[in-house]
Amino acid sequence: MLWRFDKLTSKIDFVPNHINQFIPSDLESSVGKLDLMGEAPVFFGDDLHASVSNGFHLKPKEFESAIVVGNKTYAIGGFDDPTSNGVRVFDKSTGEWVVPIVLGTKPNAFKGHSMMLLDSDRILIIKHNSKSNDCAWFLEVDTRYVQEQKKKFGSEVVSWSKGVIGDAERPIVISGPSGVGKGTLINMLMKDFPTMFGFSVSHTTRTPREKEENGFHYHFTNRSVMEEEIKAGKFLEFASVHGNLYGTSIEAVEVVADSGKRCILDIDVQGARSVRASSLEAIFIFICPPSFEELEKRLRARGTETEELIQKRLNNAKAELEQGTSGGLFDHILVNDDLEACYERLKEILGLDGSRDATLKTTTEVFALPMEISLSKIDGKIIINSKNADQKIVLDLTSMKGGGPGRTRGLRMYPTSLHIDDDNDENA
Ligand SMILES: Nc1nc2c(ncn2[C@@H]2O[C@H](COP(=O)(O)OP(=O)(O)O)[C@@H](O)[C@H]2O)c(=O)[nH]1
Ligand SMILES: Nc1ncnc2c1ncn2[C@@H]1O[C@H](COP(=O)(O)OP(=O)(O)O)[C@@H](O)[C@H]1O
Repeated sequence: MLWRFDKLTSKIDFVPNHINQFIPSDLESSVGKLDLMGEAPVFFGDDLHASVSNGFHLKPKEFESAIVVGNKTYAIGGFDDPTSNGVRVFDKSTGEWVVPIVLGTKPNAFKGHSMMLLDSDRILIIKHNSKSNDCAWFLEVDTRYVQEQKKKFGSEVVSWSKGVIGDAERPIVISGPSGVGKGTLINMLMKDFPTMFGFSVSHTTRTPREKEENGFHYHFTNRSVMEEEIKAGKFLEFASVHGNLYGTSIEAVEVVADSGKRCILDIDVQGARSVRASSLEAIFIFICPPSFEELEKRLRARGTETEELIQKRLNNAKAELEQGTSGGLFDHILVNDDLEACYERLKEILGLDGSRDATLKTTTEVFALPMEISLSKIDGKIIINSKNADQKIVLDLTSMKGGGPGRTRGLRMYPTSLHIDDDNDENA
């Protein structure tokens, strides 16, 4: 089974075995095994590379390997090749290879990996010779999120998600009408708990206010650029609010997750609805004013908008209040009457009211994975076996949360000295 890449169409042609006289026998047999078994065995990066290194046909990317999921074969690798987006898909029903839209941030280049299919909708990739905090990646190929994106884009889509070891806290979505005090409450949290929270810096097409800083309060951009980026799948959610485009880029959320902080998103109700439908398992909080008159008073007192813009915001506030307080979209509804009281209630919801140590963070010791590994699955746990040493590491996915695009949290990983009987392996 070899491929030919058509640079004009970006398609990869499947070259049937019978017209290829250079097919190495070991690849043929592994393909045969895939078809027969109808399930995904574990492949090592080198397998595919060594087998298909044939200059005449599509040259496999370095450290590329393949796995079968239903009717499709996913070739993964070549991350250090600038012409590759790291994934190509062969669809058995059309007989064609295609380069999919790849959402999320792909892993940095690595030399070799092992893969395993999980729940027939995502591929677990373990990087060889890596550290425990950057070894587990998921390529979602048919999760609910990916299915939705396939419909949206009308083409093949896959989505990366980095596995995060430990109990990162759920992100927080805060919504509410303009002038209700969202920014004020978020600033209080960030000031009181600087190591705990990180703000998701949104993109917007509105003009900056006097004291607003690009890259800190917002990424200020223009509509055509932002629309292009939306088309390219760079946004977790976006919405048209008060006549401007606002959106949360996948990167904005990932930057916070990577800094080990809990992400706060200040987004409108439409955005909250989109995030609710995504795999970002957030806590949704809606802030209400004590009255409409008070909202108007605060907006005017803030002095950042013209009269016309204040009117627009007040008009939109009615619909936002209606949507925010009905329909079960939000987990908590807070009335911001007395600021201090509202802040106390917010801290209580977030477990920061002294009922537990707010500075306590789950620390996960980082350790090195073996150079050469293989994967197996026992009792729902993934076992990472060293090829050269009698060393096993357990990857427990039973409490994993979230997913593409972004981060899959809640993974547990620990070395084990337990004897594991290989005969019981579900995957060899
Ligand atoms: N959907 C969505 N809404 C956003 C985003 N960033 C900000 N917003 C919302 O856009 C609205 C207007 O924000 P802004 O212009 O900063 O005005 P302010 O809320 O009155 O300070 C607010 O409801 C924000 O919550 C985003 O990334 N996505
Ligand atoms: N509980 C409150 N009581 C009185 N004024 C408030 C209260 N909360 C916020 N404000 C003020 O209302 C204005 C709007 O608050 P802001 O945080 O900018 O709202 P938002 O981010 O929701 O648009 C600001 O001038 C802020 O100081």
